[in-house]
Amino acid sequence: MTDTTPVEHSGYVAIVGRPNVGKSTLINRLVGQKLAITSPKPQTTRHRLLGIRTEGGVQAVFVDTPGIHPGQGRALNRYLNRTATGALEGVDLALMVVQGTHWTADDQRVLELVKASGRPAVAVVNKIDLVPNKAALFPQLEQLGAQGCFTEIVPVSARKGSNVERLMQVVGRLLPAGGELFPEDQVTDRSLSFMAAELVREKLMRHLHQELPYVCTVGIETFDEQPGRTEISAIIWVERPSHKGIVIGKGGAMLKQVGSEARADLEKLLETHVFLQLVVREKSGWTDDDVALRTLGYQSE
Ligand SMILES: Nc1nc2c(ncn2[C@@H]2O[C@H](COP(=O)(O)OP(=O)(O)OP(=O)(O)O)[C@@H](O)[C@H]2O)c(=O)[nH]1
Repeated sequence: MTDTTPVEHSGYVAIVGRPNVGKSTLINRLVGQKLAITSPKPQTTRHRLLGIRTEGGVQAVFVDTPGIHPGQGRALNRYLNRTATGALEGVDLALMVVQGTHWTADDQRVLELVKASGRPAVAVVNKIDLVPNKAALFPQLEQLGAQGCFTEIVPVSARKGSNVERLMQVVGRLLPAGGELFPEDQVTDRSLSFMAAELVREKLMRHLHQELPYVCTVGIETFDEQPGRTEISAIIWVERPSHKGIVIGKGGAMLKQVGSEARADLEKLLETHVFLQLVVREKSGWTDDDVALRTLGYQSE
């Protein structure tokens, strides 16, 4: 059903937090669609992505960001931190996501960035489904309250969807008066070809082990929309010749698995048949090379 209420409150909402707290799961839940890829491995998110929700007179433009983490070494890590911290600039509201009962040194760093930004902020205590005894959350809630920088503290489960609508009401109340920033039927700023590359990368993140997911990236070579089907060919870039064999797998099994799962998600997203071709190539040192990062789509934001 289309919501025709005119937009009276709107703005940008940065979702920040340390790696793996559930930022991408939360944005997907808030927008009601799978836009951002997720995995149990930290640092799944590499790119800034907008998720737009227009409903009940409110348009919230959520900005998903890579987790803020201490690794400053490689060019890819520097890129991730720049993208994450830059996301707080110019937004109307920050959602700082933390996890249930845990507080780490990385959470502390994010908190300091939120405070320094001077933006209005809400603390989102995620993964409450993992805490059967809700009283165990009290110390975390109290700690967050004592910081003095959060207008509200909202416990949620992004995975189960619990309390996410209440979070949405809080966001709506805190956004400034203003009209539409994007057409009301638009849900993201990213192209379908970007989403296709990300879905392939999500499957690699989920199936590869140890450091391998972090040294793979995906480029789309062709994205051809035909009546009744879309043909996509993608290149999986790896750092070393030895990685190629692992990504391809025994008798091509790994590549087949990644391809068939990505194709299933793409068919849902594009609502058409998808023909997906995956090729693995080596580009040595791409994670530590600023020029290679740019050619693979890691633009400074
Ligand atoms: N139990 C539970 N798990 C969750 C919840 N939200 C997210 N997760 C899981 O936590 C893991 C990380 O979630 P992501 O959404 O990828 O986390 P992220 O903060 O975007 O991670 P980065 O990309 O590392 O910054 C995934 O396995 C999610 O399924 C939740 O509410 N409850």
